Amino acid sequence: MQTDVLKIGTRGSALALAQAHETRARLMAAHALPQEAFEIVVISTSGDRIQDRPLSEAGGKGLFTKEIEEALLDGRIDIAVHSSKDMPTALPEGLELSAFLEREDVRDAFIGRAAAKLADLPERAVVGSSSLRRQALIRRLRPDIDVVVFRGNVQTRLRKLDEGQVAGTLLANAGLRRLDLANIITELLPAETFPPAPGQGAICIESRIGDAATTAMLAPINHLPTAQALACERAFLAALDGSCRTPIAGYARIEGKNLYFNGMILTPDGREAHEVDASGPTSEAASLGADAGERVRAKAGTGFFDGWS
Ligand SMILES: NCc1[nH]cc(CCC(=O)O)c1CC(=O)O
Repeated sequence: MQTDVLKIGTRGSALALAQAHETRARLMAAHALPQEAFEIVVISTSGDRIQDRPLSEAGGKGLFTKEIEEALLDGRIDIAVHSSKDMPTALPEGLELSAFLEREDVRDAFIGRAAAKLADLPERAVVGSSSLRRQALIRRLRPDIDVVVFRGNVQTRLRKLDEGQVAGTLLANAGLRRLDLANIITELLPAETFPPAPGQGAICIESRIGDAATTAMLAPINHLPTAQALACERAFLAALDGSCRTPIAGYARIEGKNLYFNGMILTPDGREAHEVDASGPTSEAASLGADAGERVRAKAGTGFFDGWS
């Protein structure tokens, strides 16, 4: 058992802090420890500092994790709490994802002003989103809609909505719930027609490989079905060499010992989309995901990724 204070590294955004607090609460409950047994260490990342352009242009997913992973490797922190969705598939040497908390709802939420539902927006309405997957899925469903890059925290986005800069925006239901903001949602988009990003809704915990005391601390808060779903979704992403420039959706549901996966890749304009299904035992989660990735890649053909991946 760990006797020292366990240092929990996190970004400083409201969502990141909520996730770090949730992780601490789970650890306190699992080990009957007081809050003082943990220290939350806030680390600023390049992803937090770059606000002027889409992150896919600035260098992609690793931007939210680099400085935190350096702190983990230096021993300044013992664990790092992340949104799984923001985690690259390849981690730095010496680090691993050692626990996943029970997944929140995976769906995207629409926050509409001109209409409550995405499908009911007027012709050529402007919707804000900086996610390539959401942009492509919106265009697939509503080719007339003008999707504009829309970054910033939830408060900034709501102000832009109130100012009428856009008719609506999309955010993950999970994040809004963690921020106690589910009340602003006007529509929850079904995962069948608006599939979530791999990892959406799941908090993951990264630690040093071989840090036995920390790994033992984390074991009781790991949620096995979430870990299995994530093994599948991350293998799917890895098989597609998923970068921030490729719109990729993927969601694995776990029912007992069985896993059901749906994946989709799209062109950024949403005109071309390829879907793939997989099912099998949870024990084969990673190979089911990797195989689905290979199959959808073959379906799309080699030309699909040219020019924008
Ligand atoms: N890229 C930012 C990010 N990373 C994880 C979430 C939401 C929480 C989650 O998916 O667990 C968000 C915000 C959003 O997409 O609305």
